[in-house]
Amino acid sequence: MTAPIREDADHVHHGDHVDYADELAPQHVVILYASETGNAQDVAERTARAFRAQHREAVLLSMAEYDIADLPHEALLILITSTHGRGDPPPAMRGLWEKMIRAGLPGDILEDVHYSIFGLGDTSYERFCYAGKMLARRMDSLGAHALTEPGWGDERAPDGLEQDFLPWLERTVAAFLPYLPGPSTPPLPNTALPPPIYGFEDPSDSDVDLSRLAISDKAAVEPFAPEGWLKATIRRNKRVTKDDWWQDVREVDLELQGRVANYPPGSVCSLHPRCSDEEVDEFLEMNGLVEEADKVVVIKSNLPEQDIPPHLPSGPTTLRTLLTHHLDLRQPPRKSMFEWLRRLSADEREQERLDEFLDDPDEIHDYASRPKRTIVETLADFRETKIPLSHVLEVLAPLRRRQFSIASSFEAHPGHVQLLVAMVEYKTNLSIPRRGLCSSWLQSLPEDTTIALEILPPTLFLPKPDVPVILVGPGTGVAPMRAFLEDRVRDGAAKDTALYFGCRSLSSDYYYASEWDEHRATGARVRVAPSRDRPNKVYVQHLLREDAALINEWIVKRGGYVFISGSSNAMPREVREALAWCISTDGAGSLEPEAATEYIAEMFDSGRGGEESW
Ligand SMILES: Cc1cc2nc3c(=O)[nH]c(=O)nc-3n(C[C@H](O)[C@H](O)[C@H](O)COP(=O)(O)O)c2cc1C
Repeated sequence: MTAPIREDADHVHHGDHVDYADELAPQHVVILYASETGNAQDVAERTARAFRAQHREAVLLSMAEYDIADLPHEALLILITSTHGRGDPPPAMRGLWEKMIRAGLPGDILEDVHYSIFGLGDTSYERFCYAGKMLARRMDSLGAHALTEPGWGDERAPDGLEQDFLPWLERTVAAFLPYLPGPSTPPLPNTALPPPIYGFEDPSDSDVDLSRLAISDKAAVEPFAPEGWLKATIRRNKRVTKDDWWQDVREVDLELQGRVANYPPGSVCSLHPRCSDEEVDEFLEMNGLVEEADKVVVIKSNLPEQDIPPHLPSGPTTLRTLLTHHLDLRQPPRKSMFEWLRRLSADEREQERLDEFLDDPDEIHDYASRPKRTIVETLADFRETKIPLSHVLEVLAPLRRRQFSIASSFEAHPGHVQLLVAMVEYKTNLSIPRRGLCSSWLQSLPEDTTIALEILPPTLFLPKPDVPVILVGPGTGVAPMRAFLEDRVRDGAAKDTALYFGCRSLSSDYYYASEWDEHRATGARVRVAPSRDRPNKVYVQHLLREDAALINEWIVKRGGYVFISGSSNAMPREVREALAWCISTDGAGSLEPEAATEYIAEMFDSGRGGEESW
């Protein structure tokens, strides 16, 4: 049995009795991350760089790629995860987490594991860093040893995530270093360019299957499709908000190609957007990479312990393909990007300006995050600084897939996937109108184009037809609710289904307007709160309160379900408050207000309530 490493690492090298480092003999630290929008991945990469700068080996892996069978053997482990949903782990952590919480695991199964954890979250959410905290608790209950205090990064902190990340990184590196073999050479300063982790090989020198080279020709006629994805033809891509309305919201109808299996309501559609050709060309020119753009290459790892990350292709590719389909040129530069530019810059004036950014998170916020400045725009301000081919793959963040709730029931629209997509458009203080990467890509797609998509399983599940269901979906949150309602109507459960939909005005953003009357005719209760059409603003939660008797009967007496979906931070909380009011003695129920609040909370915890927010 391995003795736990103690916090005071001094004795490790000088102790007369137990040399824990010898007992552990780890070759490297393993860093596992779970990230949804890229922040945890960025933090994990910075952590790996900090160890590599100390000439230590670090293995960086997404939790989604990790084999749990290895976990008990990780002598030195770093865990980094964000929190999403209502305190849920990001999807990349779910597989690992489900296996970790299996009953019957011995309480000492992780006794050889020494770990440090950093959670990313936001204190404006009720369950701050909950996924990270649950993970830490489970590690402890399985016998793992925390080598240092955990770090909980809060986006709302004055210095954002940095505030807790930097001290956590410092203490983690200090706690882990004594156990990792490495040369006594001084660490690489943060301003020095580290040797590249990944390189490009001529495919004829590598052992990849050369017949796969044909991909570069195929790419011209076929859509880019990650492995295992379905193909679909766009049958409709139509703006449904009024032309003079501030937001472009689209109904997108995708016809699946080939034989496709039924998907349940509440399923989610993943799309893989692409960077525009203009932006890619600009990037290539600015960095003097035009000549390299179309050479066929294979990516290799220069570090034996580090695999190529899953967002990069394993077969032959080109730099242009990588910049178009795999790397994100639109993501506003994070601190790590400024660190890279500082390492790459040879110009004193630019170095000074970059140092200002690195010293003050507010400067980065004002310059990059708030105005959503793109990488190409940033490089235009640092003309002397170029990103060389050798480091492109490390400097640029992965291009993320985007997920949309499917708005259609497969039963009602066989072979089709319908989406309701709000285009992300910003008015920034740079006075340049700006669109999100996925939005500009979607807006550019004419009907009859073929694209790739993946259908992911739901997180909310309808009960049997005789159990009442209350659906609450203001704005584009109505998308999954339309799918649920369509399914319930087809199952003959219309009379026990109510939908509460909210929009700003019946004349501007009243989605699926022509359908609601048809559903009402089948017996479904469909109520709409157009918040700006009346002098007194009315929201979905007001309609719920008006229907207190029905809500009380359906929830308390008949054991009904409630699903909430929408894009606001406050809305789900206010809806839950309204539900609690309805079933309390203040509304139409018999529970004391406090007990009613507890009842609703318990309902959501036990799966009779569900929430999808973004
Ligand atoms: C839809 C959504 C739900 C979230 N829910 C929580 C939460 O319940 N608790 C929390 O601490 N942070 C929550 N967050 C904040 C994220 O954890 C935070 O933005 C983090 O930096 C994201 O890291 P990632 O990009 O690696 O996923 C939420 C963020 C979003 C977008």
